[in-house]
Amino acid sequence: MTKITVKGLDIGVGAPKIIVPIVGKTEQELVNEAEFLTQIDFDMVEWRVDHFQHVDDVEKVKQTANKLHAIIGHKPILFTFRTANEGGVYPAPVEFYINLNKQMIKTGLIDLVDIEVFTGDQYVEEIVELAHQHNVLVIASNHDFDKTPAKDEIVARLRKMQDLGVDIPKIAVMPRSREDVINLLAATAEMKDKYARKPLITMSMAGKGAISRVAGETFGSDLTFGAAKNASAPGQLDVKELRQILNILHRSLA
Ligand SMILES: O=C1C[C@@](O)(C(=O)O)C[C@@H](O)[C@@H]1O
Repeated sequence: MTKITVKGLDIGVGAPKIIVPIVGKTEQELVNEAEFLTQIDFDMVEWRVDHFQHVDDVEKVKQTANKLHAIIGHKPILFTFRTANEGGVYPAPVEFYINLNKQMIKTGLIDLVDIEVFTGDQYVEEIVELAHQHNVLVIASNHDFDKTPAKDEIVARLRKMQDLGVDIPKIAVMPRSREDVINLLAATAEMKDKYARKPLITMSMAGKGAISRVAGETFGSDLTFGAAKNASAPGQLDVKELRQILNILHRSLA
C-alpha cells in the first residue's frame, strides 16, 4: 500500500493528483496567484519560494506564507526552495537552504517540504526527522535540466531517496531523444513495481517529455505538475487540460 493522505487528498491511488506552482516575485503577485487558484480545479499548491524577492528574509517568508495559507490553506501546501544548481533562480549557500526549510517546517503553515537529495544524506535525514515531528511530509527531489540519466541510475536515485526516509521521491529529467522519455517511464514502472513503498513523482521535461506528465497512472507517477498562470518548468500543461486528460486516461484504465 503506497497511499498517503494529506488534508483529505489521497496520493497514490487513482488518477495522478495535480500540483500547481506559484512563482510570484512579490507578495502581491503571490496573493494574486493564490486567489486565482481558488477558482480552478487542482489538488496541491507548490510555493516556489526561490522566485520570491524577500527569500533572504525568513520573517518576510513566514508573513507571506501566512497570507497564502489564509487563501489556499484548505489545500495541501508544498514549500519548495529550488536551488540554483537544480534549476532554481536564487543562488544560496547550503546553510541558508537548510535553515529556511527548517524554519518553515516549524510554522504549521506548510504541509509538505521539498528537499533536494544531493544536498547530502545527513541534511536530508535531519529535515525528515524535523518535518515528521511537525506533521510535515517530505518530498526528496532531483533535477537534471541537461539530460536523462540511464534507467538504472534513475531507479537508484529514487531508491536512495526512499531509503533516506522521505515520504515521496521525485525526479525530473530532460530528454534529448525519444529513448530518454521511454527510459524515464521504464524507470518509473520498475521503481513502482519492484521497490516503491511510497508514492512517486517522475517527469521528463519539455515538450518531448510532456507525455510523462499525463501517463502517471499507467507508469507509476502519483503526482504531476500543471501550470495555472505561470509554469515553473518546461513542458507543464495547462491545469484544466491536464485534468481532462488524466480523467480520460483514468476512465479507460478503470
Ligand atoms: O520538482 C519540480 C518539478 C518541476 O521541475 C517540473 O518539471 O514540473 C517543477 C518544479 O516547480 C517542481 O519543484
